[in-house]
Amino acid sequence: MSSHLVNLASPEDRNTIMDMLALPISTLLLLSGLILFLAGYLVPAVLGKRKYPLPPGPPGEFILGHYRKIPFVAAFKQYAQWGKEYKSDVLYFETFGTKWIVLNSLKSAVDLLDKRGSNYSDRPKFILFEEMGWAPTLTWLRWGPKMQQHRKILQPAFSKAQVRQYQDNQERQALICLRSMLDDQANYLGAIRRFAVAIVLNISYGIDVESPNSPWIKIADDAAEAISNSGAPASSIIDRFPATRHLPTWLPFMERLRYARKWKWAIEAITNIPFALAQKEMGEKIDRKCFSHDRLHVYNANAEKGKPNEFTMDDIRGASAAIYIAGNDTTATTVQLFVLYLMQNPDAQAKAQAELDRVVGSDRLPTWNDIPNLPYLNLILQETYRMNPLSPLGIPHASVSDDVYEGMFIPKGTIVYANVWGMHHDESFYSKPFKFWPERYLSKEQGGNGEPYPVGNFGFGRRVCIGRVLAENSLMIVLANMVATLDIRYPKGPNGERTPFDPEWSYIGQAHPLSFPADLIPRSPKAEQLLRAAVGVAR
Ligand code: HEM
Repeated sequence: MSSHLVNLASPEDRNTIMDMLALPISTLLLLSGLILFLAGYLVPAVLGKRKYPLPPGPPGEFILGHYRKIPFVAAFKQYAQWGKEYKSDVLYFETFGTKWIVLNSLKSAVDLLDKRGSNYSDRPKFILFEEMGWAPTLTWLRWGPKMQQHRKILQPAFSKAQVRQYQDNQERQALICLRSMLDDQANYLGAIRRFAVAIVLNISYGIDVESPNSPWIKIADDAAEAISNSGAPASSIIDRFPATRHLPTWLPFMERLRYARKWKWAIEAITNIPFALAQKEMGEKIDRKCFSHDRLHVYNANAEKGKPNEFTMDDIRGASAAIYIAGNDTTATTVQLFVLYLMQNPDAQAKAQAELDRVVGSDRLPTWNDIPNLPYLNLILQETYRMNPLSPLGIPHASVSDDVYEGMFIPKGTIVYANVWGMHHDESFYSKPFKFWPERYLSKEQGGNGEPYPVGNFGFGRRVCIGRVLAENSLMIVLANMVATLDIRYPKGPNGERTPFDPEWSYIGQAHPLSFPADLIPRSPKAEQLLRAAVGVAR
């Protein structure tokens, strides 16, 4: 899913929050904050309703609670640090009556989000996203019949058995991607983005991406930009303190609301334009095998028979968009991470190439049948997931009722962040957690350290990512072909030397590297020839 990171107050928000209190409107805000604080915190404590203490956490400030305490960038690192300081898997925070906990261990995430899933599968109300004009989209839907209906309708299309139908296109798009990387090295990221968009756009709307300059890629890029820079879901001041959404946007601390309204067009474009085309095609009796056409057929058939359509036009629009949006940026960023880690770790790259040579040889390219026989490549995938979970704090869940966990009280309506980054860098599970070491998952006898595969990068419990199997297939087929055909090296400097570097990273929305150059060299003339012949005339 695009942009699922949690950083709370932006610097502008934080710096201006005290100004806010000085404004005339501040009296109202102050009073509301006080009331929420009293209602949510003091009253239950004083009345003795709270038999168990809240989870520990750093002290908050009067009224503002933890609002200014959470770093805007890379909050997950601070949360992991607090976990150690307060010696607790579960941390508690509160601002303006909005409560949230952070789960720093896999055990607590599994215990709450998986095992007690019936209580922890809600989402917070994403007010900033509402302002951005989202249609009903599974990712943001609250727990309840509507969300269950969306999952019930979307999930079957992405089961292990069903995703096989997309494999031909995934393989074709992988080859197109790699050939484009060779043809236009400077824009290798464009080739990756096209790969990811082409797969989900076809599944959702039956549309083919004809060229690297396709407007469908631009639409996806604009939406990804809008989402990733809007900050973490449910973390803006209007999410924390909903009354502020009605304040004028010129107020200094309303910059995220201003941003949301400014970028609304990008969310509306990705939700509306392909869906309008699908509707038009249906009207013209152009039939495509894809999710949106399938749903429109069901809708029209019901309408003709006079049967009610519980899954409305708006629902179809939102569910179709969920596939397009949630599936493109996530997959593209993971492929970008492959390029980075293979470039930075030539030993791992050489081992993967040796595996490919052994299993596939040099007379053909890898196919789906080879994937199960490439265990080292799977270790590279796992290590990529672990090193940089795209959503370091997941997409927040929320609790439905009061609960007690290991003697700690978790109130109803608490927002729950799983600190996946913290879990994946926990030294008690992963030795040298910042080192890219795919062998760590092998047993000691095999030269590894018997460490567990990372868990949680696709989420937890009843809200776990529905596109996981599809995404893993896309990733493995492109990775296998990349390793088989290309050498990935640091670019040459002016004197022909290749100097190692680490790119800049963004931790505002998704955790991802900013664009960086790479030298992509065909492994052999034969490998290049095989790749070009396989792609044929496809552009
Ligand atoms: C590497 C690729 C991907 C990653 C890392 C990823 C990650 C995630 C994460 C962390 C969540 C939140 C789960 C939770 O709340 O516990 C999620 C939800 C979701 N993902 Fe993915 N995802 C990926 C690819 C895809 C693809 C290809 C699709 C296309 C079908 C997709 C569709 C969704 C949807 C619809 C949800 C919302 C589920 C719900 O709220 O019930 N994702 N994903």
